[in-house]
Amino acid sequence: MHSLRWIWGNMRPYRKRLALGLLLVLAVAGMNLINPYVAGKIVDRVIYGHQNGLLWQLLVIMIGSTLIRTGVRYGYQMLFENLSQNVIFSMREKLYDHLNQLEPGFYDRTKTGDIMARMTSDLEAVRHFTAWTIYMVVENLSILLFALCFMFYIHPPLAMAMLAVTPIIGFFAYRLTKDVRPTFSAIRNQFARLNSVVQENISGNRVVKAFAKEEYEIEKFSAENKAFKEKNLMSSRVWGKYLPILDSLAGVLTVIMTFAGGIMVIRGSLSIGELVTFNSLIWALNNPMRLAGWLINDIQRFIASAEKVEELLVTEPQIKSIIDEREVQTSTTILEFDHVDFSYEDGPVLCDITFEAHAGQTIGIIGPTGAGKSTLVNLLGRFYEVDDGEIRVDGINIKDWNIHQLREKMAMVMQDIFLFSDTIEGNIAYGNPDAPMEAVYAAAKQAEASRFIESLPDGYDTVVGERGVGLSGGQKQRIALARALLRDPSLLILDDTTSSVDMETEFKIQETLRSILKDKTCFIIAHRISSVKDADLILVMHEGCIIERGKHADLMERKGYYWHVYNNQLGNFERTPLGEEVI
Ligand SMILES: Nc1ncnc2c1ncn2[C@@H]1O[C@H](COP(=O)(O)OP(=O)(O)OP(=O)(O)O)[C@@H](O)[C@H]1O
Repeated sequence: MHSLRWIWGNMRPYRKRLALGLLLVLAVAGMNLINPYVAGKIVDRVIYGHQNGLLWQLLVIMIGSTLIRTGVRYGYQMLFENLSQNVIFSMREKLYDHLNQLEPGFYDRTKTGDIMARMTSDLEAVRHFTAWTIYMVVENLSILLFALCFMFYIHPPLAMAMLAVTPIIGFFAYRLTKDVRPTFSAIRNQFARLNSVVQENISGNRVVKAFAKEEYEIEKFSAENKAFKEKNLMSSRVWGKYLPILDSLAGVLTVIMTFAGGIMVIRGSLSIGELVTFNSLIWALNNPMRLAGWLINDIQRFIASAEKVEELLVTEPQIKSIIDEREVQTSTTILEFDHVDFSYEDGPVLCDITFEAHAGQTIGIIGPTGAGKSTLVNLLGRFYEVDDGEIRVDGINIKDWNIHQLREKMAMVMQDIFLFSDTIEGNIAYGNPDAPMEAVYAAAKQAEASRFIESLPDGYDTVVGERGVGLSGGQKQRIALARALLRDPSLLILDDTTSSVDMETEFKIQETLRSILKDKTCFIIAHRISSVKDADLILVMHEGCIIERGKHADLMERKGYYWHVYNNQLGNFERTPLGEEVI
């Protein structure tokens, strides 16, 4: 019922069309009675009553009603098809919009395959329900009811006899509904798992090949595929048990009618013409009964999918933005971390992080892997919410910023570079699509990317594959850096951005950054001391805490962790005070 209410709500803008469609369905259901009625009249009036002149009129009525019925039926089928496409179109838009509102934490928890299943097969099941199941249910129920009423009107005792099997049909239809629902949920969930395996295999195909794990992946897919087949078979075993019962019970109606109707004709309480009318109406009773099983399957499949689509739509974004935009006074940014604690679902990651970054400053963050460096900068973009403490941008808690406005102030080059399957120009201009070509060239130059881009046969028009396939790690990093620089942000965050770039190119990039970031705030996360040593403030992180802070010279003087790492990177390998050999 809940799913029906939900789809009803989604059809609100199209209710007039729906009402018209249902009206036409009812009209056609009613018109289905004309031919059986006319057939009875032909037998009684023309054959037995010898009113031969009536034959042509009755035949014209039969042909006319058949033509009109077929035309109207085609009309409402098109109407429901159109309605379903509109409903699904806006639902898909809503879903996609909603997916864009959800925070990274949601994507950490949810498998891509599951999201894709909701966006494709679940939506298709909902579409099928609105395009076909709704009118088929109404059509068959109304044909059944109209036929029954007509039968009662013609001959109540025979009509009563025809109803004898309906309680049994009702019982089996109820059992089918109850038993088949969990099987459709299981199929749907297994399909999502199958989707995830395929998606991971495609995304990670290089790893699969590099480790020669094709056999393992095939077996993994095979296991999920087998489970999918079994769940489908389990479902078909359930409905396969009930459909023949419903079909046979529908067949029993013919036997009842022939037997009881025959006796009534012999006794003279029923005319042959009325028996012919009953006989012509029999399909109006047994067809809906035969279809009941299939329609119940469709409805259960719809419910299983609708629950998943709705679940996604009602998933509340954990990170909410205030609506009001503030007047941004400056193009520079001042940043404060004030006793910030943060944990992922698995446990605490950052503890008591406090520091300030002023406009024009560069903050270097260094520390062993897993120390919490990326997490710290992710908090800046409010991808996750802090547990305790405050992060302030220009003196205002980031929770009190309009999130889009906050993010517009910054540009981030993430550690895990993502490029879209688009041209290099499209990728660089992603954050600033209206930028003139000259600005794109300038950003590429600043990121030391222009030379290699120009050497490609199609230059800036080169289409890069999904995630940047076809480019080296360092080339991808430089395109991502150009994309960030084109935004001309007041806060630039570079998370391990030059790790795959050779030292000479990195040096040139640093030179350029120094000149263009004069009044901007910049965060550089790196493992190489060379990337951070000129920073105004270097934060050394370990296990979620800042263990050392200061400029390069201060940290060298302290002879702590930073000093050890510096020496290690010069080739004087020693154990650091924390036990790691090299960062
Ligand atoms: N999305 C996430 N969900 C749960 N835990 C996470 C998530 N991202 C990171 N972590 C955990 O948080 C800790 C800090 O990770 P983070 O990526 O911030 O470290 P890092 O210092 O940037 O490491 P690296 O130098 O290797 O990039 C790690 O223990 C990691 O396993």
